[in-house]
Amino acid sequence: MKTILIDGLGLIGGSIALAIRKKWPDDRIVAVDVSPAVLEHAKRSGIIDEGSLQLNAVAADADVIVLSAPVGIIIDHIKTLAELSLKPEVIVTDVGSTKQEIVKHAQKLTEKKVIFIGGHPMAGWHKTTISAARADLFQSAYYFLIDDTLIDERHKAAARALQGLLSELDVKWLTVSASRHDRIVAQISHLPHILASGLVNMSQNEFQSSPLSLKLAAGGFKSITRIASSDPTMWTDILLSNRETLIDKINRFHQYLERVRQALAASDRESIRTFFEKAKVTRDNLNEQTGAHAPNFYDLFLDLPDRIGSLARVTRILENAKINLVNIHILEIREDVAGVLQLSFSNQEDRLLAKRELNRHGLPTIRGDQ
Ligand SMILES: NC(=O)C1=CN([C@@H]2O[C@H](COP(=O)(O)OP(=O)(O)OC[C@H]3O[C@@H](n4cnc5c(N)ncnc54)[C@H](O)[C@@H]3O)[C@@H](O)[C@H]2O)C=CC1
Ligand SMILES: O=C(O)C(=O)Cc1ccc(O)cc1
Repeated sequence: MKTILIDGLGLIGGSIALAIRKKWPDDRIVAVDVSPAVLEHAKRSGIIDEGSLQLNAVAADADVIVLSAPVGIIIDHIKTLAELSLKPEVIVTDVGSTKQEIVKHAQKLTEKKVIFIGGHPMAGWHKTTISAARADLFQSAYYFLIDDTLIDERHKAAARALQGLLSELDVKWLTVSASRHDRIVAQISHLPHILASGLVNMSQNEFQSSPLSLKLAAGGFKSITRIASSDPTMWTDILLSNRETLIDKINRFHQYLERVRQALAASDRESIRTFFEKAKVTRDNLNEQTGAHAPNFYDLFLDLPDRIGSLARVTRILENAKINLVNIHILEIREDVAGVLQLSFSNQEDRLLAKRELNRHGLPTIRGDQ
């Protein structure tokens, strides 16, 4: 029996705890969190065996330590662990959304012969806290392991052990360097969060002065700003931990905006059209370009009539055809009007099969439906 310590029992830590519990029921799961309510709830519902408000009270017993608090706390707790006496073969890992700064601080653990493996499950959700945790949160998603921390055979063996421990997550493992990781996520995750929140903040005045505009906020606005509902503490930590890369990305985004501004000032129809055309081609091709790398892109959209049983009908058709639905999301629901249902599949084959079945049952798929 191993003791697994989850430090930060929120969406990610809680989902990892649930997955370990499911696959390895004999392992002992201990959690550290600042919230006594979270620990009590998790203990009562059997997700963990024991909770503690203090990392240093429970770290010495752990065989595996998963650091899953916000990035700033992960760094503080790496420093704490470096001062403690831990089991000689303990594996310390983290799930933080940035990697260079964390890996730099983890050097202190390596100097003390403590194994540290940097990690980042590249999926999640804008809703945080353990109440949103699920054992299958990361199903078919990518999980980065950080090359810089796989420094020798002992560390590589530890990484394999970690992959075994987390096998229930059903992720695809990817090894990248910390710097490459931070560049990638700056572009595809961190910058989009800044833009979404900027757009919402900019719209706030309009919403206040004209409440009608709030009611009219269209599907496009809602889709692009969904992630502005993410946790502010978590995202403050992420931005500060990926500062330089993000400053560069913001400067580059300025250039894109400036080009559109200039084209508008000159009424340059061709440039504006090219701007949208380029984006459309790239976005439409995301499925094909990314292939299995982006399971979330195997989506279908269909109108969902505002009638009792509409949703059940869709899921029944898919169930009867034995098509595995990864995610379901209602994008717009307005009284008496059709909502838009987003159905996500894990591969193109399932997506096309679902499209055929739904169409056959008189449910036409729409938008983004190449
Ligand atoms: N939310 C997401 O979609 C993803 C988040 N991540 C990373 O995972 C980490 C956790 O994120 P979430 O689970 O989403 O956040 P969360 O807010 O759901 O969970 C964080 C947990 O850490 C606890 N915590 C805060 N300060 C603490 C401290 N000093 N000691 C112990 N526990 C403390 C909080 O009470 C909370 O339960 C972050 O580093 C984030 O960057 C990685 C992938 C996806
Ligand atoms: O809400 C969403 O879609 C996200 O952006 C989830 C997410 C948040 C942080 C990460 O480091 C990885 C994924």
